[in-house]
Order: sequence, then C-alpha cells, then structure tokens
Amino acid sequence: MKLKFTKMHGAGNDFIVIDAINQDIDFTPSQWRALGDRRFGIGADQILVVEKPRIAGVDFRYRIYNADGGEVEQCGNGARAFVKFVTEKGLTQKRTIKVETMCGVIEPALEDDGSITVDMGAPVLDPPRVPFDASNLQPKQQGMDTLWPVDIHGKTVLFSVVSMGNPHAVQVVADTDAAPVLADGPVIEHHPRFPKRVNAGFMQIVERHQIKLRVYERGAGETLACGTGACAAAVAGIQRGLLDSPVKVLTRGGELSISWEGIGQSVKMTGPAVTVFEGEIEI
Ligand SMILES: N[C@H](CCC[C@H](N)C(=O)O)C(=O)O
Repeated sequence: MKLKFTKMHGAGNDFIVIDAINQDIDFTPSQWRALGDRRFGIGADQILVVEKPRIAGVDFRYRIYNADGGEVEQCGNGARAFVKFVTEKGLTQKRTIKVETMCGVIEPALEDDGSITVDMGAPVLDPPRVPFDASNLQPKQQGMDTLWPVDIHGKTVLFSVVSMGNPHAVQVVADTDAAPVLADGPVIEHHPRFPKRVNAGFMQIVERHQIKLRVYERGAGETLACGTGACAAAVAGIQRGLLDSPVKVLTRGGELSISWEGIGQSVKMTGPAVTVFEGEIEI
C-alpha cells in the first residue's frame, strides 16, 4: 500500500505523523519499527497516528509508537506536533483540541504566536502507579520529594519517580554535557525496579526558573528533547525545593516552558512544533 505521512519535530524530537482517518492503517510492531528505522526506513523517535475519536466530546484519538515499535501512553512533544498536523491538514477548525491518548484525554491549544500549550494533566508521584518497585529501599527526603536510591553501574543514584502517563526517573546532575546519559541511560531504562521500563532524565539546575535536561527515552534512546520528560523534571525539581514555576527547560533541540502549581494540579507545557516535509512510501 502507499502510505502518506508528514515528518515533523518538536524541539528536535522527531516524528512520523500519519492520518489514519483517511488511510486504513493496521501495522504490527515490526512494521512500526521498520518505519522508524533511520537507515532502512523513514526514521523518527516516535510515530504518531491520528484516528477518529472513540469517546463522545473528544475530537480525535492519537496513538504513539516508539522507534522500537512499542505503543506508549503519552508524548508531550508529539501532542504539539499533533495539533499542528490536524490544523494544517484541515482536520479541525478548532484551536483547543480534546484528544484521547492511551492514558486519558489531554487538551493541547494552538497559540496566536504559533506555539502550542498542552495541559498534560496532573503528575503521579506514587511509586506503584509510576510504576516503580520501591520495596526494601530506604528513601531519602529532599523538600517535599522522596528520593529513591538505586544502584546504577555500582553507584547509588537518587531518583525522583514521576508518571506523566508514561514513567520517568529523574536525577540531578552537575553538568548535563558531562552526564553519563548514553552509558547509564540503557541500564536505567531496563532496570528491574521499573516493570514497564522508564524514561531516564538527567537534569542540571541552572537557576530556580531554568534547567538543562537530557533524556534517554524508553524505546527510543537519547532524543534531542522529551516533552513529558521536561514535565517530569520540572515537577521533580519543584518538589525537591530546587525550582519555582514556571521552569524554562533547555534541551539539546530547543526550549520548552513548563508550569505547575503543585500536587493535584495539571502540568502545562508550551513549545514549538515544526513540519519538515510531506512524504509517501510503499509499505
Ligand atoms: N519514549 C516515551 C514516549 C515519547 C515521549 C517523548 N518523546 C515526549 O515528548 O514526551 C515513552 O516510552 O514513554
């Protein structure tokens, strides 16, 4: 079949976006992996599939597949690319869109300056719901946060564990450029205490309203930016008493702005979304 797609990115986190409303899409994980392959396929960190809504009062459903072919709960940068895609394609005239994801309904909105703000919902900090196996660990407290000591490559790393619908393990480092992201990232991603694997965030505190962040993503490796990772890092830093909202998150691919007013409140993320090219392939 001929597959039409749009190549996009949000702060360098890149996507293949597919209209599954006007195309009949039913691929296997290995087919998603093939599309995401940077040598033999189109290449992307994630594949976003736009579908008709399944529930009343919602405008769309969007499904997210990592480069490894696995379907996941949430993608922050992807939510912004999704909004740009459906408005550019004329699939909606709305500027605030209700979209169902695997972990619930979110409401991204297209701003007048072309940036996109997404209400990402409230973070979940309860370890079993991240999910994180905290059994037999002696946690430490920092501010309002609970830090979990986990052995990584023979050193004890103190993690904040946060779910934004998808799981995140956030640590504070002195210098993101020198952080062992590629060495430790895979070990953290696959650590047995994270039964659904995890996205590994490495956060450097620049000042109380600014961080630098690198994320080794579950199912994709290090990406130039991770939207849910930026949300999780900002929440962890605020909980630890190191940051104040709003937080400017400097990623290798661009800048995101995160605001959060505390437990039970939604995390709001604002950032760019860019269309790179339209394509069509035989699959
Ligand atoms: N790798 C993530 C999904 C994509 C998240 C990221 N690209 C974002 O912008 O939030 C996971 O497996 O949970």
